[in-house]
Amino acid sequence: MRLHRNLVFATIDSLHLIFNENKQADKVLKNTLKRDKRWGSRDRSFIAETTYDIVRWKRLYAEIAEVKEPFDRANLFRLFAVWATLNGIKIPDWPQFEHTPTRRIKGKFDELSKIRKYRESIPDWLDKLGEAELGKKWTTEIAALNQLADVVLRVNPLKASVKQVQAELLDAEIETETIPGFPYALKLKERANVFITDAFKKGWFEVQDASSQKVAEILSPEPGMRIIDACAGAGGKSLHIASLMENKGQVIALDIYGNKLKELKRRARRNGIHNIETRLIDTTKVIKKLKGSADKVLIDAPCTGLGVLKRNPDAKWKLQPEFLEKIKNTQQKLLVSYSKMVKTGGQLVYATCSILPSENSEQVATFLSSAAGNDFSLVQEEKIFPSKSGFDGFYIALLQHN
Ligand SMILES: C[S@@+](CC[C@H](N)C(=O)[O-])C[C@H]1O[C@@H](n2cnc3c(N)ncnc32)[C@H](O)[C@@H]1O
Repeated sequence: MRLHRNLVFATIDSLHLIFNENKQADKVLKNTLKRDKRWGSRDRSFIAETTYDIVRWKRLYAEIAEVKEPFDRANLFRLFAVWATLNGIKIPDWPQFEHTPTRRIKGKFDELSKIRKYRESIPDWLDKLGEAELGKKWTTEIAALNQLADVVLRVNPLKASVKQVQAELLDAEIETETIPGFPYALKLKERANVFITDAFKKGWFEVQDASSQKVAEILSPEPGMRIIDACAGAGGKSLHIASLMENKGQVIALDIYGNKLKELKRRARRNGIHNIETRLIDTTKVIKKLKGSADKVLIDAPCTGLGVLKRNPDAKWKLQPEFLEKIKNTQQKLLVSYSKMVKTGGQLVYATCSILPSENSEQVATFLSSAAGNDFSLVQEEKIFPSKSGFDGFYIALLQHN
């Protein structure tokens, strides 16, 4: 592979914004990729995939390159040189790459790969936390979380069948395959930008990881029910729930951010869904009004996102130990407060995209032993680990209101 100057420069610029200006990787790349209209899909993939790779392996590469944050431009080129060398790409004779010690890079890689926190490229605190919470399992899970994520679609049965979506995408030269056990899922055989396809614009599918598709399945919504999605965000799960309800009944989508709910409405229109009502939680009254009113409530709780590091590797660097403590507090509060919206005989699903027991089963156990959880009992608990599933890490608990 021959390296092109403007693509490498665009990658370096993106890394500067992510590492030194604390910008979110997906947002940075969205902007970078707008920079040159002449870039084709291969050029775009190069920038995006290389940037994500260097973000994923930041600690390991920085250790090999012997550079420390904040990275100046020369340091960023050194990180890039490590990436290129380890990927068998010839370093061009540009001034930025003068004196790249190719041989030493490979030697240091072998040496550092013996130590988990370098091999898996994670901060010390996170490595300690993972081991304290998951024991030996941590080694396999963090390795799985460093693999590139598959692109998985969820077919919208209100608009198309799985076969129809497969055929239409094939016409656009995008090959997909079904995933056993996931009735609406299609996995892309190769990465592609599905957002520009007609099938996407017609609302035939959404991009949603297979593990995430389990949440609505376990909630098992039925047409005619009243379901509250209490942390709906931009509606990944709300859309799934509404489609399973065949547009009959009511989904009330709540969140504390109005812009996310606005995006949810836009997505619902594209999906041909008209039974979702959004409500902004701007006072505690919003929740009080819904007391005892729902057949089912979903709490897709805010969390560390440690189960989705595959698709969000910069979380390794942005997460802080204090955030974990704060978010655990919020999770328990949400369980206590939002469970009140479930009617007697109804059900509650608590889900996170984390693999830490302290955000998952321990939260549910604390809730069940509290006064608020007294009337609830645990029916089903799914701990989805990326090493086993091959998809994102998730936790899903189904509770019955007796
Ligand atoms: C894991 S995300 C939800 C993802 C969304 N359900 C989906 O499937 O696309 C958690 C959401 O909880 C929201 N949130 C944070 N604090 C909240 C609170 N106190 N009440 C309700 N939602 C909250 C966040 O804004 C975020 O959208």
